Amino acid sequence: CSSKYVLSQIHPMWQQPIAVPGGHCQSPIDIVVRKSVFDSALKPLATDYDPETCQQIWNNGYSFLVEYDDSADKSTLKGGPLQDQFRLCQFHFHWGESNAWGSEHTVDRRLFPAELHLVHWNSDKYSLFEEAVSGDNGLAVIGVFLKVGKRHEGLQKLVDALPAIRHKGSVVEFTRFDPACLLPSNTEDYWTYHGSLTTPPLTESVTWIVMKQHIEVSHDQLAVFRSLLFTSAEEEVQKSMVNNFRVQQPLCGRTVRSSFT
Ligand SMILES: NS(O)(O)c1ccc(OCc2cn(-c3ccccc3)nn2)cc1
Ligand SMILES: [Zn+2]
Repeated sequence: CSSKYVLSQIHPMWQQPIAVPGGHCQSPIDIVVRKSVFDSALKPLATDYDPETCQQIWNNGYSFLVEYDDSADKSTLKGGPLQDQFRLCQFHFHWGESNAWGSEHTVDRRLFPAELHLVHWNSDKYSLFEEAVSGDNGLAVIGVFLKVGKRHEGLQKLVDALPAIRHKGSVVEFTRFDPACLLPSNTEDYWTYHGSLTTPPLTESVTWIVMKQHIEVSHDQLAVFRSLLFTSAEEEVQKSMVNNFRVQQPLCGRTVRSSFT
């Protein structure tokens, strides 16, 4: 794209907190560790992902998504704070233009350079993701913080696919990827609270599960995320896909529970 120039300006959607009428359970939030409440009833996460259900990777103009076949209970999440069984439908990331910021959630105001979201919907209550998006107890999203350090071998297959989906709307086949490789080794320690999607429709249908342990990726791997574009190939001005995180939202009296002391 030599003739076009690339900007890393703030994408309109992320500029100001979108007011959601009556939204008192919005996400993301700052997790204040000393105010979280230990709940001994919280179980370890029970993920059972089938890499064969991995289908495609695409740039939706907000992030890049790896999408899974969720037409059957093949890649599931149970346990943790959940009473029902949830199906994995996609995972994506949020990141900054520099390593100094990029995550959506923070821990005692600490920012991470990026955050992974594994999105699941309640297949005991709903028959489609689209129904669960605006339904009670509809979604469960696992958040994993990324830190810059050693190269993440499992992530590299995904990083290698990104140049093919540089522009908004690009889709390529992406198969046999096991998202379990992106989870930290410790899946017992997490915070959980009731919140919302962090992009439109911002519905308050999400049980958030934010892992205490981060994963490490290399500086170069994260730099490839920043080579993606918010814009489609036809647009005159190309904008770097960076800072695709939402501003933090008020807790509004909600309790954040922890599965560890
Ligand atoms: N960042 S996050 O993990 O909080 C997160 C996770 C999932 C999201 O999906 C939005 C969405 C809604 N729909 C939809 C399509 C058809 C009908 C109804 C809804 N499709 N995608 C947004 C943010
Ligand atoms: Zn997200």
